[in-house]
Amino acid sequence: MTRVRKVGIVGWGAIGRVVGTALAEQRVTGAELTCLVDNRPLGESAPAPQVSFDEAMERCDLIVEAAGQGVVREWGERVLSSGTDLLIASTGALTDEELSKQLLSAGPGRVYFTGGAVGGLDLLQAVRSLGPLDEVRLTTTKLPSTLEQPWMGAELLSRMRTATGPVEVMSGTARDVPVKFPKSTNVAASVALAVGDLDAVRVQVVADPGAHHTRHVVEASGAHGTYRFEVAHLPDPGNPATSQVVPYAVLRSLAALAGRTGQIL
Ligand SMILES: NC(=O)C1=CN([C@@H]2O[C@H](COP(=O)(O)OP(=O)(O)OC[C@H]3O[C@@H](n4cnc5c(N)ncnc54)[C@H](O)[C@@H]3O)[C@@H](O)[C@H]2O)C=CC1
Ligand SMILES: O=C([O-])CC(=O)C(=O)O
Repeated sequence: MTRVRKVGIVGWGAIGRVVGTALAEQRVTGAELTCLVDNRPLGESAPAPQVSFDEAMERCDLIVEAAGQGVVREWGERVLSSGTDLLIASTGALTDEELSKQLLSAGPGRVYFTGGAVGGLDLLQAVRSLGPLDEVRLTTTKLPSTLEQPWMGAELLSRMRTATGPVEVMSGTARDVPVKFPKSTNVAASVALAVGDLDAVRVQVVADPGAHHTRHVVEASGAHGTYRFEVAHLPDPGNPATSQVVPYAVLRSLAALAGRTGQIL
């Protein structure tokens, strides 16, 4: 019989709550919710004890990061060194190549990334075996309020706030963009993880007051073919920076790690 994975969740927010509730209701075969970590008090209604990060590493064999890039930076290597596996939602942290190298070589715990809000990563990763892609482009379109950042100047903020149609707020590579929008462009880093090159992925971030759905369009081409994946997600009602589907992508990743059979990986 396979062992039951003891899962801890860091971040009891839009993603963590849905994931934690599903685990607590035993909707993921082979995985159980053991504890929660958050820097805010979670209160009585939380379905598992709130513990410190150190305690979570002792109690769990798999930690789900659903809190932010800073948590990956601060805790990632310690989690893996303690022998606990780590499933990362905030893939943008991996744009720091030093951190990325540390996590990929740390252990004995293993590091995993959820596909999150974007699709087609499996195929892009497979295509990579045929040779490098010539061009990879990601266009992310979101509601302006979800893209506002402390570093933005008055002129850009005003353009975003008064826009009546799409406004480009940044274009760059998957190395530059997730650092500038840490809570809302992890998808750029996820695409780069799939194609294996941060600088090869050109990213355009667009604010659109009409974006009732968050849209991610991935276009890639190379000697072996052309690829286009487009998704349009309803935002989470409590945190519109995050698409509603993301916790379900995390649950799918968890189910694979817990050993479910009979599905496409
Ligand atoms: N890969 C992907 O496609 C996506 C990744 N994300 C990532 O997931 C993260 C979480 O997303 P949501 O659940 O929507 O955010 P959220 O803001 O709804 O919840 C985050 C939770 O983490 C807690 N938290 C923050 N910093 C912490 C710390 N240092 N220690 C302990 N707890 C901490 C907060 O108190 C909050 O409860 C985002 O910041 C983003 O980096 C989000 C959406 C898509
Ligand atoms: O949820 C989404 O659509 C994308 C997102 O926030 C991210 O990439 O960080």
